Amino acid sequence: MATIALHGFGRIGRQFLRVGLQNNLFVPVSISDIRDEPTLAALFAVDTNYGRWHEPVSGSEGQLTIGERTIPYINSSKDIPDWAALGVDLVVDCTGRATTRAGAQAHLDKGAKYVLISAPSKSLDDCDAVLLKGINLDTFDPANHHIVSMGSCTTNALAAVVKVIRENFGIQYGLFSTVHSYTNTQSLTDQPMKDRRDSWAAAENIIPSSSGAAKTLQFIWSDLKITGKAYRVPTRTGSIAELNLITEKDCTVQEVNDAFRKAASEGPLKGVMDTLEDEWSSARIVADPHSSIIDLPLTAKEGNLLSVAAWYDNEWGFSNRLAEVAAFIAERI
Ligand SMILES: NC(=O)c1ccc[n+]([C@@H]2O[C@H](COP(=O)([O-])OP(=O)(O)OC[C@H]3O[C@@H](n4cnc5c(N)ncnc54)[C@H](O)[C@@H]3O)[C@@H](O)[C@H]2O)c1
Repeated sequence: MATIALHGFGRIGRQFLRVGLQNNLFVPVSISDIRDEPTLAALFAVDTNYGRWHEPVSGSEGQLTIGERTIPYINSSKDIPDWAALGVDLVVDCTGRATTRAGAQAHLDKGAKYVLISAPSKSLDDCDAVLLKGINLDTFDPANHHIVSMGSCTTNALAAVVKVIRENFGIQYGLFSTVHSYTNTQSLTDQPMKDRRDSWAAAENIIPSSSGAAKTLQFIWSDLKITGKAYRVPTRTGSIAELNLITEKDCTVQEVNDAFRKAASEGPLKGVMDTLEDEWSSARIVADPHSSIIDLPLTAKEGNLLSVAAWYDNEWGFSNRLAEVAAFIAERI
């Protein structure tokens, strides 16, 4: 298996590592961030959303120790690590800084062979491929796909829904809204921010926000006519996307829910999609590894308009897919 380096040890980077270690997918050859080792070790050891790691964790100069594993740590506040010297094949960038081609190319210039980005690239020109597990990961081409984007948590949640509805009933067009937990791009208390709506306290407001998910879905299905937005809400993780669609074929709520049940239990979406038969709140899906958890009782139909809703743990579900996709790429390069 090729070597993997983890660059950016924040919310997604730390959950990516938890999934990678606990599922025996990989041990990264290095971790890099701009903070100090003891603080990063402490944040990995005790996580507000996912609890305590089951092994001792410590950080000292140039290394993080997790159980029996000692992983080199590189402070990259001044420069990107020398991936060639470290023997790194695949860099998993969880900093949010590789969403432009220049940002991702910087890793290749330092000797990495491949980059996997934990976010949507700004445009199709900013990456070589957008690959999602259960959707199009099998189109990975090692000769041409050196910069791969995995889209966002919302992209992964919606893509599974779109695939099922497209394949079973066809989609003319649609709109989505996702109700999404706050993240580190927002403010703790009111302060001016680049995106004006992000200026208000995240834990006290419902904050409308743009979502790049529709654009990223169109990278995969160029004829897809869907647009949407996000409402950031005061929960620490856990989100739900509602997708309202005009389908090509007529369908009933029962037929739609049966299609979701089938997709979740067999075929490429098994392990990616799940279905809920009963009525729950977001607490049900925190720490759930699926990317798209269909709330079947919320499926509704009015005339030609179909409404479906998919839960996702925006941190944990996404980090599970990211770790699986990293392992998949590392096995093939
Ligand atoms: N949080 C979510 O729900 C979520 C879900 C899916 C995708 N994402 C995407 O993943 C990316 C990371 O999001 P996050 O929530 O983990 O953010 P975060 O702020 O928690 O983590 C980012 C990390 O990158 C580090 N960093 C910044 N500059 C760096 C540099 N030059 N070198 C190395 N490390 C550096 C920061 O210190 C921090 O630890 C973003 O692009 C985000 O859009 C986030």
